[in-house]
Amino acid sequence: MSTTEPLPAAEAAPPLAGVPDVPADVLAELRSTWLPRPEPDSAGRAERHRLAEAARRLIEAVKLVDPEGDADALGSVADEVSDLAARIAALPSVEQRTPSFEDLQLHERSPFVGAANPLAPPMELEADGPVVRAHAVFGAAYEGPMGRVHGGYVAAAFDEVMGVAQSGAGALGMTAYLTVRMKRGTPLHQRIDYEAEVVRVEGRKAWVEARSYADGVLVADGEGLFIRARAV
Ligand SMILES: CCCCCCCC(=O)SCCNC(=O)CCNC(=O)[C@H](O)C(C)(C)COP(=O)(O)OP(=O)(O)OC[C@H]1O[C@@H](n2cnc3c(N)ncnc32)[C@H](O)[C@@H]1OP(=O)(O)O
Repeated sequence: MSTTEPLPAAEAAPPLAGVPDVPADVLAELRSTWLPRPEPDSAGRAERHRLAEAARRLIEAVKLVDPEGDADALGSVADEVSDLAARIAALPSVEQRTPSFEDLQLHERSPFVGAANPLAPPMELEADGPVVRAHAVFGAAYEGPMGRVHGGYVAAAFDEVMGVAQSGAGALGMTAYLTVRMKRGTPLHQRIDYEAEVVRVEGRKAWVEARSYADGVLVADGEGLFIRARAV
């Protein structure tokens, strides 16, 4: 399914109380920490992204390797990976300098969309007006019940997508609560589509609703409250 095609409608259309008509340039500015993900701004950052991608494959391979296989081979790769981790840790760390603007962006560091974060599937984001769409494929490392994504990751993915969608309130806040109804298991190893948008705004509070789909079938939906900081 292309993310440019509308997903099936929610069962009940929510009232859009107080939701402002946020200009496209304001939405784009608010979302710019997440998307679009730019080309790396240096050779070092490009290599860091390549390292993160290799680490994702490493995590998947470690999760799946058979303990009943060759114990000596496992011990040997455990030593090598341990040495490699020590080599990487000995390289200069971003925490040893003042972070650049680019270092701070969520498209760089987020555990869901961050190109430099090996924990990120990574999720891909698209935004079209107030509606935010996303998709991700969760590998074996995210498994809870057999063949399905762990519920904590199901909810965390909603937080990320809703976090971007709260831009539809014209400002960004922090998640105050998040409720996710898991209607079916979220399958591993296949594309999961998300959509989210603001449905209500009152002062500093914005309520966001979101849904996720596997192969066009609703697997979870939820709502969250985002509260922006008091003006100082
Ligand atoms: C770059 C942007 C990144 C955005 C990422 C968004 C996704 C995220 O993952 S954010 C990280 C996870 N969330 C957090 O860490 C948030 C932790 N909590 C906090 O920081 C604060 O409690 C915060 C900001 C949510 C609210 O604090 P504060 O502004 O002081 O709230 P406060 O003034 O007490 O209350 C304001 C209103 O919200 C209500 N409220 C506050 N917290 C909650 C809550 N958890 N649930 C329901 N209502 C709440 C209050 O009752 C009050 O309502 P009313 O105005 O009607 O009386």
